[in-house]
Amino acid sequence: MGLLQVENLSVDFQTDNGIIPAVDRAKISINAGQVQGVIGESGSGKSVMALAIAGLLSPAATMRADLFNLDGHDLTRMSAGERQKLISNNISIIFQEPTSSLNPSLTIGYQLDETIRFHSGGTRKQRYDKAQELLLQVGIIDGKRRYKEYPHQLSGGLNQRVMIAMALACEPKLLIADEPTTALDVTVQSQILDLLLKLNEEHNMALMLITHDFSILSETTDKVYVMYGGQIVESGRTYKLLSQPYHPYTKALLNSVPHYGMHYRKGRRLFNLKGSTPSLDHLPVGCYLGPRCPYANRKCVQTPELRTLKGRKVRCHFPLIEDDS
Ligand SMILES: Nc1ncnc2c1ncn2[C@@H]1O[C@H](COP(=O)(O)OP(=O)(O)OP(=O)(O)O)[C@@H](O)[C@H]1O
Repeated sequence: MGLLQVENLSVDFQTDNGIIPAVDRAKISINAGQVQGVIGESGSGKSVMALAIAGLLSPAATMRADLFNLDGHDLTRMSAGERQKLISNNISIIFQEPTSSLNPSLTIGYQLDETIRFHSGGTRKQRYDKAQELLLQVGIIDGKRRYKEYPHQLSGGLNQRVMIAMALACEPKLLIADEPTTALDVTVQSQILDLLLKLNEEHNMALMLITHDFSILSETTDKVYVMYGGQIVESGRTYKLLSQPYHPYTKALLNSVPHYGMHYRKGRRLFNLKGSTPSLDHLPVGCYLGPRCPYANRKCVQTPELRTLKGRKVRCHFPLIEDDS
């Protein structure tokens, strides 16, 4: 069932250097309980898109969307207050650095209690019980002790579990995890990913995972969006997209990943796209990848639209589709 449908979502920032189009006409659709991933280089607009969906953009941003449906409600027809209420009751977001999201001068319990009070209210005892239940759900077995502690007394992994507990307080239908494991050790990374997938299964909670890591996407997601220069340049089923990318940028990203284990080959040179990511205030004419793309030709100075090809969405004049005939 369609939980979130967003079409032509654009976010601009007004800066001293002019308007920065951080997200350009993004199209997202997530079903209940689905796990999706977003990948792309730094500055490609992943976090801004996530913040726009979660209703957390800074006042410097201007957002537009032709369609923004959440759980059967059309958000484009709501007042800002109604929209914010619906979003905060249905969508939660967690970030890369749990310690910078938590207030270092307040106990874990106080911060958890504030979140529970905001979403469901209740007496002090009810809120305390709910906090303990949430801590247990995220695998913190000594919740009574942790409740009284401060963020600096917990490891990075435990703080991320606390952030997930807070995110669960509203019983979200969608949890957006913006690089939730980047700041953690590899063993802790896999524990946090396992926890997110367990919660996804147990609560039928959809998950949008933003990451730089293809191995995380391949092991956890059903569908992937690839972003470049504020645009979604390719999206589709994870397995198919990773095994046969249609967009030259997706192919370049995949080829730049080091291989280990069975695929390891000594002396293999990693693929690099020539040039660097364009600055969003000086985007190239036409296809944004054009100046760096090994397949580009004259047509690429025209703006490519997002097209549907064999069940995939691709923004490219010359997608890498092998001829089946
Ligand atoms: N508050 C802001 N004011 C002006 N521009 C902004 C602001 N926030 C983001 N941007 C612009 O939006 C671009 C996209 O930022 P975003 O954080 O979404 O990138 P990202 O793909 O999530 O990168 P990373 O992987 O490093 O987190 C930035 O490069 C910047 O140009």
